[in-house]
Amino acid sequence: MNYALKLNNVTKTYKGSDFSLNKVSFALPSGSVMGFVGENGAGKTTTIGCILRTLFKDSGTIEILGTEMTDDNVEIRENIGVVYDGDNFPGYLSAEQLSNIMSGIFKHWDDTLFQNYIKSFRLSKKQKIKTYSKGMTMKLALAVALSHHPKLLILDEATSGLDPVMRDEILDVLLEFVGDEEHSILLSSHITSDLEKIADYITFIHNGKIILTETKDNLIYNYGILRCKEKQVELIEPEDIIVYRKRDYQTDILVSNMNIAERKYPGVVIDHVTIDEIMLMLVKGNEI
Ligand SMILES: Nc1ncnc2c1ncn2[C@@H]1O[C@H](COP(=O)(O)OP(=O)(O)OP(=O)(O)O)[C@@H](O)[C@H]1O
Repeated sequence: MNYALKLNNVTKTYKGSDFSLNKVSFALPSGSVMGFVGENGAGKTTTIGCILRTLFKDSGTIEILGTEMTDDNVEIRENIGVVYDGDNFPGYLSAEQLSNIMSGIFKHWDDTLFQNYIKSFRLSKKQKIKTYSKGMTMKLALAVALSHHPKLLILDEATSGLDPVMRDEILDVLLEFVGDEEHSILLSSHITSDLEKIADYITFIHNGKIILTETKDNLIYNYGILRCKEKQVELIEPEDIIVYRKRDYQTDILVSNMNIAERKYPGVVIDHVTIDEIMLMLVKGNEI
């Protein structure tokens, strides 16, 4: 299998902070979308910073499109489109002026494609970027990221703060982008409904550590939560329990195959599980 992105045992510490990335490993197969989720401060932006080399990792390896990136590896940078939450460009420029600047930066800058995105995103070419709304700024950032023909798109909280209609429009553009087998997306987001729509894989990070990386279909269709009454808890075999969480009158148990659990534990209520619930269970639950 070809990977657009492969992290192996990446560690990173900050001076004066207790936080560290703890041997972060995951791999994004080419042609797919990976959602990167974790609570505030879990280490998503730090991981993305290490991938993009805006931060220096302490150890581990990061391969992008099969190669480890170095500071002078311009070709790889050309192949990565990046969208951050927040101000991406100088506000005194217009989209038209920005395109001129970008054509000097990126070898494969495609002004026609950029103009097409500007048109379909209903952005004004002449208006100064500082007068754009948040949603407009985000669409502009996405247009720029896509217009130099990247193979890998990295979005850090890019859809946060956007209304559902605008998010849906952006998700459609992302789906179109990834329709080409050569294109891949890493998307960090707190909006798990967006990830449920477009992600092929979900990677969960907690306290700087990867706690689960799985296909979305497996999470949505096979993972489940057993709602156990007090006496039922004892029936569940430890190897079936990923994590458990005691509630007032029941214990929730996360399992990786609800069909098997259903047959094995008749009488126990089993629910399908959302990405949010899995995350809550992984973060707040206990291991055996
Ligand atoms: N320059 C820095 N110096 C010290 N600590 C830092 C620095 N940058 C980030 N941190 C710490 O690293 C931890 C992880 O932060 P990071 O921004 O990677 O998390 P995140 O998962 O992206 O969070 P959020 O969802 O809130 O954006 C936090 O505890 C943060 O305070």
